[in-house]
Amino acid sequence: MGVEIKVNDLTKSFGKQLIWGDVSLTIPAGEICVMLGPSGTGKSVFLKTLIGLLKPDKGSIIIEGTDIASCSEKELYEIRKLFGVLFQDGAMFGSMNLYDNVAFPLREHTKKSESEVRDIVMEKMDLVGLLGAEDKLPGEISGGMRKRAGLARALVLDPEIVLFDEPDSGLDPVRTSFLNQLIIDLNAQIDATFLIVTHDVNTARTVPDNIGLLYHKHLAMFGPREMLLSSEEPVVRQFLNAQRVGPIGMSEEKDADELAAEEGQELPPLPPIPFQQEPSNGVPRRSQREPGAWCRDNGVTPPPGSFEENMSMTIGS
Ligand SMILES: Nc1ncnc2c1ncn2[C@@H]1O[C@H](COP(=O)(O)OP(=O)(O)OP(=O)(O)O)[C@@H](O)[C@H]1O
Repeated sequence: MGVEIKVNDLTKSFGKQLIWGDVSLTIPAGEICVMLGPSGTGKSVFLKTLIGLLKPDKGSIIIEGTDIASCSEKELYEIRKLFGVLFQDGAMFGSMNLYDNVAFPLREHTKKSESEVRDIVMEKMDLVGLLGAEDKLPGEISGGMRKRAGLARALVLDPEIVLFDEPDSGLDPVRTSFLNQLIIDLNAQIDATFLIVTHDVNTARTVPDNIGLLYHKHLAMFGPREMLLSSEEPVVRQFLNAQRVGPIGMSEEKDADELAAEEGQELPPLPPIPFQQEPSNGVPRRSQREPGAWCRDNGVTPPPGSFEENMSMTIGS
C-alpha cells in the first residue's frame, strides 16, 4: 500500500550555488503530496534527488530502511523499481506507438512473455482511459493524451511511489481537472504514495493530503492540506492564494523598498478551504480524512465558508 519516504536534513548545491538546504519531511505511505514553489526553487531537483538521479551534499532519504543518499548502485537499482515517474512532457519515444512506449519498461526490466506484456499494457491503457489508442504515435495525440500515456507507462511496473513532474504543464484547465481526477482515482485504486510537483494552485488546494512549499533555498512549510490552507505565514499565504501582496516578488524575494511600500496594506481574507477532490466512484481513499478534521483536531478555525457546498472559491488578487 505505498511506502513512506523519510527525508532528513537534505541539502543540495551545484558548485557554489545552494539549491535548498536542511529539507526534512515525511511523505506518508499511500498519501498524495504536492510540492510547490516559485520557478527555480529546485522542485525538479528535489524529485531527481528522491530517485537517486542526483546526489545530495548531505542528509538522508530513507525508503524501506535504505538510505538513497548513501546506498550502493546495486541497492539504488533495486529501490528505483519502487518508483514510477511521469515526466513533464510524458517523455515518450516519438518513433514508437503508444503500445510500445508503455510496454518499454516491461521489456527492459522484466522477463515477461509478450502475452503477459500485452495483458499489463492493456490494463494500464484502460486505467488511464486510452484503450483503442495503442497504435497512435505520440506526435499524433493531444498533450493531455500524451500525459495519460506517460502515466500508463509509469504504472506498468506496479510502483509503490509515483512522482509527477508538473503533470498539468501545458494543459488547459478542463484537461487539468480530468487529469487530477485520474490521479485521485489511481491513488484510490493502487494505493501507492504520490508526490506531485506543480504550479497550479487549484490543484494544490483540492487534490493532496499534504502540501510542501519550497522557497528561498529551504522548505518553508510541509504538512496537511488544511494546515497550509489556513496558515497566516506570509509566504505560504501568498503562494497558496496566488496573491501579489507578500514577500515573494517577480524574481524571488521583494526588496526592502517594495516591502515598505506594502506596509499597512490590508491583506485580502483567506479564501474558504475547498473540499478535497474525491474518487469518482464515491468510495473514499484509504488516507482520506473527514473535511475539517485537521482544523478541528488542532483547534484551528478555518476561513469562513470553508467546507460548504457551493462555496465560491475566489483566489488571486
Ligand atoms: N544538473 C544541474 N547542474 C547545475 N544546475 C542545475 C542542474 N539542474 C538544475 N540546476 C539548477 O537548479 C535550480 C533549480 O532548478 P529546478 O529545475 O529544480 O527548479 P524548479 O523549481 O523545478 O523550477 P520550475 O518551476 O521553473 O520548473 C536552477 O537554478 C537550475 O539552473
